[in-house]
Amino acid sequence: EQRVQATDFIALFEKLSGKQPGERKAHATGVCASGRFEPNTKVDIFTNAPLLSNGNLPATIRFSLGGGNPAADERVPGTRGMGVQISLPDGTRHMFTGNNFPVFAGKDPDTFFGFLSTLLPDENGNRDPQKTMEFVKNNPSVQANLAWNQQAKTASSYGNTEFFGLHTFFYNGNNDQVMFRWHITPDLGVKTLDAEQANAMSNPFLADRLAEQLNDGTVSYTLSAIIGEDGDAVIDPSVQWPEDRKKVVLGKLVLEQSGGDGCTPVNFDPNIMSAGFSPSDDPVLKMRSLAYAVSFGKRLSGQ
Ligand code: HEM
Repeated sequence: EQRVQATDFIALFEKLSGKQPGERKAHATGVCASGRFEPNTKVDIFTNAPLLSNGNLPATIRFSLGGGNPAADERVPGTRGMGVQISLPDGTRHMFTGNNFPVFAGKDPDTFFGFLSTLLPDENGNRDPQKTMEFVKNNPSVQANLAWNQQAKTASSYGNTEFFGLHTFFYNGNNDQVMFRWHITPDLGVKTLDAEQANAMSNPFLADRLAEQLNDGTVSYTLSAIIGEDGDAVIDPSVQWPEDRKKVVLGKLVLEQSGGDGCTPVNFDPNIMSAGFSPSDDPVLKMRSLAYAVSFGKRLSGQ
């Protein structure tokens, strides 16, 4: 039984991070970039996908930190995100998004909302870690994400961070139905900072570091589809698939420029996809379109 609504999430984010007029209600700190998607033309599944059969395509990309604080501390480990919009010649768009953790904090919106609610301070401004621990004990589907968080190190650069799509999607071609999850890996390799190195950084540093890397050479990512098998979780982003699943390289995302406000009019809604692709019935994925729409409308109207 789903009870939590998209507007409840937005209200909760505004309580956790304070009202931030005109800002994204989550992933508020970030940097925009542009570049191109170079499809892998040798893929033998995803037959006839316009995403892969139109040559290089322009892409708008935004990298971000989790949370609704537009001045988040980039030295602190935690959620890093990537939103990608690829534009096809016929005017359709293809979005995919990822975070740097391999598994989501909750099997459904109610669980994720319940977990975040335990982080709210009381009327005296104090948080109650006991309440959070109790919730985690009673809700096993948040545990894998929390375990990841506890060992997470600070991202050294967006150009050295990998991103997981987390949800399950389908591709229906003429001859094939593929069940998959997005995975984006940095061609410069995954690099993190330990606590000492992170504390020695000035904050913010991620936008500058990305610009530096672009100046020095190529910043690119490999976009893959992890192919699911019978019995793999379809509607539950809190359950990871086994490590040995086949991975198919769909192409490369090459950055060309970073900075600027080209991402302001973009709503990185993960359910917007080009022909042939469709979302699963994952309730978290469904909730995202609704919550992003509310946030998008608010931030564009200065709320
Ligand atoms: C119920 C679960 C979730 C809720 C309620 C939620 C909510 C939001 C909201 C309100 C925004 C701001 C949208 C805007 O103003 O444009 C956002 C941004 C974002 N979210 Fe989520 N989110 C959820 C799950 C996820 C998951 C599972 C992922 C990763 C796969 C994710 C990755 C991102 C990223 C990368 C952005 C930044 C997009 C940008 O740069 O504009 N979110 N989220």
